[in-house]
Amino acid sequence: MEVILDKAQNQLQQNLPFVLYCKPNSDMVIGLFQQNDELYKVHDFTEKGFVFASFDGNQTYLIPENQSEIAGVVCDKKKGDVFEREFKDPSAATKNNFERLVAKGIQAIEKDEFKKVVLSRKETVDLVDFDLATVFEKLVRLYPATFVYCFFHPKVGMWLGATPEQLLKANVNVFETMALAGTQKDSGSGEIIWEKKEKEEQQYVTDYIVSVLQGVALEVSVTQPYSVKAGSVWHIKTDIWGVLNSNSSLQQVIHLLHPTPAVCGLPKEQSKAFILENENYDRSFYTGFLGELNSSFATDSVSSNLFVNLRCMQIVASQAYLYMGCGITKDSVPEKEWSESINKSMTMKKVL
Ligand SMILES: C=C(O[C@H]1C=CC=C(C(=O)O)[C@@H]1O)C(=O)O
Repeated sequence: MEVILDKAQNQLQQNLPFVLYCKPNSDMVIGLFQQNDELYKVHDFTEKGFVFASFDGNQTYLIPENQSEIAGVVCDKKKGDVFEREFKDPSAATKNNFERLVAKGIQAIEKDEFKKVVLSRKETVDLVDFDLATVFEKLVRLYPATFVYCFFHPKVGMWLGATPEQLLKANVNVFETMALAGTQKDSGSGEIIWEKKEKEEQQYVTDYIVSVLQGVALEVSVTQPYSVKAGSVWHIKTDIWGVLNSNSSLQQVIHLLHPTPAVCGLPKEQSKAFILENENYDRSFYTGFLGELNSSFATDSVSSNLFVNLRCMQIVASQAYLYMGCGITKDSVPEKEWSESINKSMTMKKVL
């Protein structure tokens, strides 16, 4: 992996865009190293390369395949010791603000403004000797079942993450996606039992995804929900796959899916409006999406493999901004949602 990490460091020193990533359960780290510092935009999702899109849909950038040097190396995902730093707890004011936001979300649900909303926060952490190569390697080793990435563009900044959530995998007209929601901390033992609240918040996601895909697909298949581990938390997951109509475009399908109720809410427009009005910060690329767009570099055929940007952080000077959100329903308890956000923040804190 050293060769590709050196290439990334080099690119960074020259202030040139790049992305490094490793797909879930793969041992291949792929890098796209753009040969100029232009900020390319995605216009209609027929472009080829690596896409990086914001939550609000206003920024959809591309590292184009035909402007980049592309490299892939096999990496060793073997676990070694990972030194963990201690972090001080967020302040009481931060906790109060988040709990107040959650309480406001619950009230809006009780008033029937929407059924579910995903509310999030941003936490700033001071960095100590941040080294991109070390952090990326830790991400790959600690979270082998997630999509691990580091994206850099001089006009966008640097983002890293290890997301468990796929937005869409599409190869010609065959697609795969998932409904992922509901969280509990890994206790290290015993059977994973889910409460009604978590089952319901995940079911909303499944129902939404299936219903929008039925409008553009010949067939849609769904598994039963099951538990999956992502870092030190568990989620409920349903696999969804099928065949798209021959006249449906990738742009149309992405537009229907993003943002799903796993990161926004239900109904989409009402919950999104609540988020934009009440969260009081800009999610930027958190809960956006990223990944291979019509790429042909990782497989023999042209395909897209997109993920939702969760469990991620933005590096700005000597600080990291960590982002985490929680699905709120009528049965949410603000203090529990706060703890859930703390648990989710550990995914990134463990590698810093
Ligand atoms: C919005 C996030 O997670 C989503 C994905 C899985 C479980 C979630 C939850 O339990 O709330 C969220 O829907 C996040 O990690 O910031």
